[in-house]
Amino acid sequence: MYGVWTPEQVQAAEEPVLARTPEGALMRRAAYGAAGVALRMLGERTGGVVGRRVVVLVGAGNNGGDGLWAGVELRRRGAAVTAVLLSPDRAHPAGLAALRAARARVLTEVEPAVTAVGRADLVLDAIVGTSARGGLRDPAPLLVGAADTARVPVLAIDTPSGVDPLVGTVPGDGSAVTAAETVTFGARKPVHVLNRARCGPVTLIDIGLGPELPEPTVRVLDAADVGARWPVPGPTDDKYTQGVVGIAAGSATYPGAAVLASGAAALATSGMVRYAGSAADEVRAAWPEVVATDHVSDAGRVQAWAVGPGLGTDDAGAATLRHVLDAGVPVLADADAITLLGADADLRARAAATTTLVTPHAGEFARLVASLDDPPDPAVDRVTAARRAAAELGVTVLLKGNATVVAAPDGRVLVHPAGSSWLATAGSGDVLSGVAGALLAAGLDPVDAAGCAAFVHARAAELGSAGSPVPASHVQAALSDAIRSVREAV
Ligand SMILES: NC(=O)C1=CN([C@@H]2O[C@H](COP(=O)(O)OP(=O)(O)OC[C@H]3O[C@@H](n4cnc5c(N)ncnc54)[C@H](OP(=O)(O)O)[C@@H]3O)[C@@H](O)[C@H]2O)[C@@H](O)CC1
Ligand SMILES: [K+]
Repeated sequence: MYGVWTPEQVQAAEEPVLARTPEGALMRRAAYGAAGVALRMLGERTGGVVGRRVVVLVGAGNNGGDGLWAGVELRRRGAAVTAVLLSPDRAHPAGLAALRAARARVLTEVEPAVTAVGRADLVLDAIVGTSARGGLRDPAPLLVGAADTARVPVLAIDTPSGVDPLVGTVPGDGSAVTAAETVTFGARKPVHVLNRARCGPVTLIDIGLGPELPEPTVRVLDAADVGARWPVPGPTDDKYTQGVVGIAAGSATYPGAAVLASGAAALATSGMVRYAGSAADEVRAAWPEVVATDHVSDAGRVQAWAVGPGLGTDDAGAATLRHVLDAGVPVLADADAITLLGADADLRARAAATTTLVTPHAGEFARLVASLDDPPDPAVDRVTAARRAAAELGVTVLLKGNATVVAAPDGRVLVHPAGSSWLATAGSGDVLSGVAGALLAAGLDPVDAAGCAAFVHARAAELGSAGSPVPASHVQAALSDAIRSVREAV
């Protein structure tokens, strides 16, 4: 597990460290770390360093300073370094003097700079870092565009410029760095987990901030964390002690959701799965181990319900949802159950009164929060939106998307950054529901259930896809391999 800190928290942690270290030492640590990543990238991509062309895009703040000092280090190692000053009067004075002394080329005109970027082996993006406000300013978009066009790899220093460090979105006209890799200092920032596509792999350089950082409010689970939390039967366990999950999903017309969710639950844990709904025959045929009945009222005892996929939003669907919310066990609500919650204050009150985990995609999230004052918008700030929905509705929220955000009513947040785009496929959410429901039944806290389910679901998509589209039934089929892989990581 690792933490993520906001730019504000990182800046606050830097202050005491700056106060007790010699002037410029922190920046030199950061720059030395950045140069190390640049040297590795040059080696991997061009087979060497000496004579390789590196262009540093240098902004007006300390991020630019990092870039200039990294340039000094690369110059020392024999690279041909060109610094492009985007605000020539405000470039970090000591860094610029050192780079000039190292006989690097310094450009301030746009035209030669664009040419240099197009010919580079590597571009260092030191345009702006944690103090970024708004979109990229001229002439940065031209230079960033030149790197994209020429397919020159970019190493983002601290954060990819043009992407908001706090919320991970691209403001303004949409121009921003798409980095091949990012090197960051002291602590990971939200952009690194919220916008993996813009950051690429992130290397964290220790600059000694550790003791000064507060408890992180946003955390990321790794494979070992998920493996350690995954329920494993002990010698005294039987099918009941492992947790019985009830699946209230699907319909006779659309039995697929029921089959996907029930099968995923059966694969996720060794607990028992009950199914209740009008697709009982289809579920039995596909998953003989599932005990299927027609109605939730005669399903028998369960330790958690997963309700919603293919449920329908009519009175019967609402009655089913009311029944499971009143059952006194944790409830996972997805799909139609979320639409019903969004439309009905009484159902929302029942959801708040029990342990409820909701798993909306963007559209369902909008319906879920429509009744709130000033409804939060994930397109503006995913973490805040999920956190507010959780706090104001009294439920744990798993907001699906390229970065999955899990927020609890008590303010805890998990982010799963590796959202595979292949997961945006029909039925994929039904698989996630089954897994998360089974984990709730096994006794996991809703945040852990959501975080572990999201991780294994994404890994199953990777394993089932290998670079091609992956239908939900293949995601379901890859669950066992995904669970095995996280267990092996422990
Ligand atoms: N503190 C430390 O000791 C350490 C800090 N470290 C490094 O410092 C970085 C933070 O440095 P920072 O605070 O100086 O700000 P930074 O991100 O460089 O940008 C501010 C400048 O950019 C400008 N600007 C703003 N928005 C813009 C935009 N959209 N597009 C273009 N320009 C924009 C803004 O202009 P202004 O608004 O003032 O006109 C201002 O001049 C941090 O990310 C890390 O790399 C490490 O070395 C470790 C030690
Ligand atoms: K940057």
